[in-house]
Amino acid sequence: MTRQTTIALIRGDGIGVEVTDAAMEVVNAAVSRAGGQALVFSEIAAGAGYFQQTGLDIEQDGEERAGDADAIFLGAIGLPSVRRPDGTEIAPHLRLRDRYGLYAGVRPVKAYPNAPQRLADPRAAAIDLIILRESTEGLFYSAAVHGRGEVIGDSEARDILRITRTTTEKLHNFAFRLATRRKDRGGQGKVTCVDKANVFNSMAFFRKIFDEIAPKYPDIAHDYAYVDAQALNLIRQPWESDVLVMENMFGDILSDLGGGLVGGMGMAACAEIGDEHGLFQPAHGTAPDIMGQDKANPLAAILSGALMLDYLAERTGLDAYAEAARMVDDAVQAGFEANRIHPMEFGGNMGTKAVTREVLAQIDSAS
Ligand SMILES: NC(=O)c1ccc[n+]([C@@H]2O[C@H](COP(=O)([O-])OP(=O)(O)OC[C@H]3O[C@@H](n4cnc5c(N)ncnc54)[C@H](O)[C@@H]3O)[C@@H](O)[C@H]2O)c1
Ligand SMILES: CC(C)[C@H](C(=O)O)[C@@H](O)C(=O)O
Ligand SMILES: [Mg+2]
Repeated sequence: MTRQTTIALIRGDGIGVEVTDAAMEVVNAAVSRAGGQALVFSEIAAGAGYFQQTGLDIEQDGEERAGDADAIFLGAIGLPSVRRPDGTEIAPHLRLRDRYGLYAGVRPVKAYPNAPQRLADPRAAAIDLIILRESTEGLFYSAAVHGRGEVIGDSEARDILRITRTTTEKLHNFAFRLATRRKDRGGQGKVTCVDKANVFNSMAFFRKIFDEIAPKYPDIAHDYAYVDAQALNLIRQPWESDVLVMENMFGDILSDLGGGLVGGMGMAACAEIGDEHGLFQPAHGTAPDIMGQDKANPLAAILSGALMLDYLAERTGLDAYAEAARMVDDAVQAGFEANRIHPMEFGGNMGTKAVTREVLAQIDSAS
């Protein structure tokens, strides 16, 4: 009998629960249509609500079970329930990134037809770029959950920005391989190193390693931008960008800017890939302002589900998962092209369930 494909499912808090349910409904439908082996879900309780009930931010053995699965899918974790005694929020997914070496945070920013363009320039319709966010070190190395920062009395606090050669080499290689795959499908074939090498030793080191890796990929163009100038360029000419590779904190900030450019956080998908593990989640949070009202845009979670299916295809060698990934991506594209997707996030009248129904209908009508 073929081995089962297991997904560790962490629905989390707030709209995390709502969009995870939506995404898994779409993923299951696509896998079934593609004739693929049904995914087996192993639910793991985690989050601020769970912490409030139990004093744990993830269930006992939850991290181990997540690591045993073929992929992890996470909704969102955080407020509105509680803060930890040190004043920081619950973030067990930071430990998962750290523990499973999920260094490559892939955050696509893509404009869809009939979705709001935040920029007046018609070229904004061609926005199709990736924020590649290193996700285990940088300034997040000393995230409070890892206990690596320092608070000195009540007079000073310090965090560490750590860049290692091992992770950075892997990250830059990942960036150039990603740009190569995108070029094969009509992409620009360019990687931009986004840093602050004019000021920080750590960032000059990040760029030095980029310069060592780039010549291995002569078919891919490369250039550089300081992060402040890149923020400007994301507003001024985002259609010029292809793969933007950067340190953790910069990627956290610019990926929200990217989500905003193409409609809002409900469009911001994310894959976090390591050598042996992959975690998939929308880049948005628990959105306490709209939770529990069927108002969340589920597309970021649904598109993260497509990224997960692609990863599963590679991991298991089962073509049906690749086909299912294509179906989900095509359904979102077709739904927008037909002007049938109007999330409340964009001022439309479609809540989480209605958007999900439309994506399911597009999958149905395509197959
Ligand atoms: N991956 C995660 O688990 C994750 C990511 C980001 C933030 N968080 C946590 O989420 C909580 C809230 O954080 P925040 O308010 O800064 O960010 P947020 O992403 O939850 O919300 C920011 C804004 O975007 C809107 N928004 C977000 N997702 C949306 C969606 N799918 N559809 C429609 N609108 C959407 C919200 O309504 C809000 O106005 C915090 O506890 C934070 O730590 C968790
Ligand atoms: C919730 C938070 C810890 C997380 C991060 O900063 O990495 C989130 O903002 C994200 O972008 O995935
Ligand atoms: Mg973020």
